[in-house]
Amino acid sequence: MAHAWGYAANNGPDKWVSNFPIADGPRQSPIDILPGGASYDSGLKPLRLKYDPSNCLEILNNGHSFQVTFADDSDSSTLKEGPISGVYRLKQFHFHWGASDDKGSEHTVAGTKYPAELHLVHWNTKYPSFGEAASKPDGLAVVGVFLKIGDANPSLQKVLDAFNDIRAKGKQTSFADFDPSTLLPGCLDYWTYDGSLTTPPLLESVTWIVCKQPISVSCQQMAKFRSLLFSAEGEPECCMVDNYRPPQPLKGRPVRASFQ
Ligand SMILES: COc1ccc(C[C@H]2SC(=S)NC2=O)c(OC)c1
Ligand SMILES: [Zn+2]
Repeated sequence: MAHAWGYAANNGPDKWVSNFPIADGPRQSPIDILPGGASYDSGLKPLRLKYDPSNCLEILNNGHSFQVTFADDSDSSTLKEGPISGVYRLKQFHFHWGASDDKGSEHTVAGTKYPAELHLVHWNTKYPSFGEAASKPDGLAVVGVFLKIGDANPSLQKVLDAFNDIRAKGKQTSFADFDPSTLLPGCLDYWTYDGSLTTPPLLESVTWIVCKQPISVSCQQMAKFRSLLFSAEGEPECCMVDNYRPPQPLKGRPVRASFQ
């Protein structure tokens, strides 16, 4: 049985193409964002995000990252406007991070890597479900937020405080009444481009919305991220770090900016 994909030398991003040929596709993510190469589009609307903390269900270590999952059976936690049309529902958020503060984000900005990156995953309600939407070119919209070393982030701390229950792969615990809008930067200027999931199955179904302004995270909080494990209970312990895909070829795609 082929070993599952991961981020190690033997199963990491450079190896994914053998089981997922779309890895070499025309609209892969992440990318290196060149601010000078982005074109300001005055037609881009501000992001309209409305999240209901009561939709927050649980936090899970899925062996690649940890994710906070939301109830998506109504339009109570949604993304509208911005570069998208229609209504997209929040499904989950998760992060990517490095083994040290000099790397960890998936998107980069003129080659600059951030220590971590937040992904808020939304699906287009013109489709019946997340699973259906994930295979459509306009099926998903992911808001990406960079984390930058600075003051401790009190909102992020609420998430990190749940880590003791989800240290190993497959562990999950209830996680209620969390408002993900408290993880957003004050300024919602963004870059947007057409891309993909950044892990297998690498589906080219994502409208990317990457915020220009990072949020803060302290060194101690970054150490907490790195205390999670890729491995399950009973397996040799493998620290969950460097769970990011590096930038992929732009292949002529336009990158638009919502700001001048
Ligand atoms: C439909 O199957 C999947 C598989 C994996 C992820 C998570 C990936 S995609 C992303 S962006 N960042 C990640 O780590 C999905 O998220 C939408 C959806
Ligand atoms: Zn992600």
